[in-house]
Amino acid sequence: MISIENVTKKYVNKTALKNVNMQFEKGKVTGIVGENGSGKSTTLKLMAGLIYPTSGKVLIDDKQARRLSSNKVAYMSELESFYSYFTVKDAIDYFASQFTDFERGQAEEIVSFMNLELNQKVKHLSKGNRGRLKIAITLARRAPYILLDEPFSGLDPMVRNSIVKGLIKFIDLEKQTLIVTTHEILEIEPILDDAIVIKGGEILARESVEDIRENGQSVVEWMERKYREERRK
Ligand SMILES: Nc1ncnc2c1ncn2[C@@H]1O[C@H](COP(=O)(O)OP(=O)(O)OP(=O)(O)O)[C@@H](O)[C@H]1O
Repeated sequence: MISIENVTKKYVNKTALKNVNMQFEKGKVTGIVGENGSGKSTTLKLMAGLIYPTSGKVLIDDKQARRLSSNKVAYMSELESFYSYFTVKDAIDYFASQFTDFERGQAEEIVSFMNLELNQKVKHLSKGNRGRLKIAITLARRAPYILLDEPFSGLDPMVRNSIVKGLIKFIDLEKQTLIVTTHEILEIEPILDDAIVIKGGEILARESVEDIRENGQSVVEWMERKYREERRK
């Protein structure tokens, strides 16, 4: 389980998270949604151990999240991170050399599923295909926790669709937990168990998607309602 306990995160002149508590149970798919600047990426970076809380704790299976010690977390940032002179195969080789839980066979299978070719140069790939490659590389790790920051950012609906299918096909929810931040809620909704909505560094609500649907709402409508309720306060 990942446990965020009373976490406040301050950057130099900005408080990005304010005394936040969240738990992520094994085997679930959770979406973190909210407007720009609400604290979604900060939450994932804390879990990946890339940044540390100003106060409070982030625990991964009861141990403090740390960048170098955490082989439990596969994190995909929203930034472009491939060396442009790599081929797809070079990218796979590079990540295989960095992570002991990286499965080359799985990487090649996902790459082929995403219609990429091993000898293609990364700099010649379209933005959509670079997005697919980033996902393929992340999903090729057998880490228990997979964190995806904006996996659909700037990608067209067909690419988003193939990414969602890839998530379903290549994540083993018997052993893995998926946490995704996104503005493309419609696309991710079919695979979510839980949704968390945040605003201004605070959690407005967390609910199971089944309950949201039982109330006759989509996750987007639920999020918008939570924002409206907050504004009325
Ligand atoms: N390195 C940083 N230094 C200073 N402020 C930062 C830094 N990173 C994030 N922030 C600020 O912290 C707040 C939360 O940022 P964060 O990136 O977590 O939001 P987000 O919900 O992921 O936004 P978006 O949807 O736009 O990606 C924002 O106000 C942002 O400007």
